[in-house]
Amino acid sequence: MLEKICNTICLFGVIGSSIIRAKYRNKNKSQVVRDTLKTRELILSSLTLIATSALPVFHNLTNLFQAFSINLPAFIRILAIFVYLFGQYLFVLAHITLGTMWAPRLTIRKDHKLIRHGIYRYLRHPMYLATWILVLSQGFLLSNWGIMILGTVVWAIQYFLRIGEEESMLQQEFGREYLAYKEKSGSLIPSDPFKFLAFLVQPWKDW
Ligand SMILES: C[S@@+](CC[C@H](N)C(=O)[O-])C[C@H]1O[C@@H](n2cnc3c(N)ncnc32)[C@H](O)[C@@H]1O
Repeated sequence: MLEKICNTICLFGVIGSSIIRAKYRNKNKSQVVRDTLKTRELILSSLTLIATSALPVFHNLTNLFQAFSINLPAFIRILAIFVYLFGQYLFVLAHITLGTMWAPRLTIRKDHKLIRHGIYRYLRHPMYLATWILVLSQGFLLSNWGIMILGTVVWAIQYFLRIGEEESMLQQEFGREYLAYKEKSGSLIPSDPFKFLAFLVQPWKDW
C-alpha cells in the first residue's frame, strides 16, 4: 500500500512539475538577448530532466530499476513523502513568483526584470533548493538508490557548473541592483530562516 502511495505521489509530482514548466515556457514570447553557454546548458538541462523526471516514471512503469531497490522502513518513506511535497511546494512557489522571467537555461530577455519579492526576497535560488530536496527525497520515496544517486550526481554537476555563471550573468545585467539584492538574500539558505518559515505558511501575505 505504502509502495503504491509513494509511487503515485512521485508520478503526480513529475507530471505536475512538467505542466508548470510547459506553462511558463510558452508564456514569455519576448526576445532573448543573452543565452549563456547555450550548448552546455542544453545538454545538462536535458540530462537533469531525464534523471529527475524520466527515470522515476520508468521506474514506476517498468521493472528496469528493480536491482537497485532498497528495503527502507515505512517511517523513512513517510518522512520522504513530506519532504518531497515540501520540495514540490517550493518549486511551484518559485515558478509562480519568477513567472515570465523563468527560463530552463541561463537567458536574459529584452524586458527582463530582477525579481526580488515573495520567496525571492529570502532566497536567490529557491528552484535549485527545491531541486536538491526533490532529487534527494525522490530516492527515499521510491526506495531506490540507483535513482537517488543518478539524479543527485547529474543535478550536482549542473548545479555547480551553473550557479556561478548565473550569478555573474545577473550581476552583469542588473549591476548594483543585483549586488544589493545579493547582500540581503541567501543563496540556498534563507537570509532570515524564521521570517522565511512564516512566509511559507502564508505566501500571499508577502507577495
Ligand atoms: C532555471 S531558472 C532558476 C532561477 C533561480 N536560480 C532559482 O533557483 O530560483 C534560471 C533563469 O532564471 C533567471 N533568473 C534567476 N534569478 C532571477 C531573478 N531574481 N530575477 C529574474 N530572473 C532571474 C535567469 O535569467 C535564468 O535564465
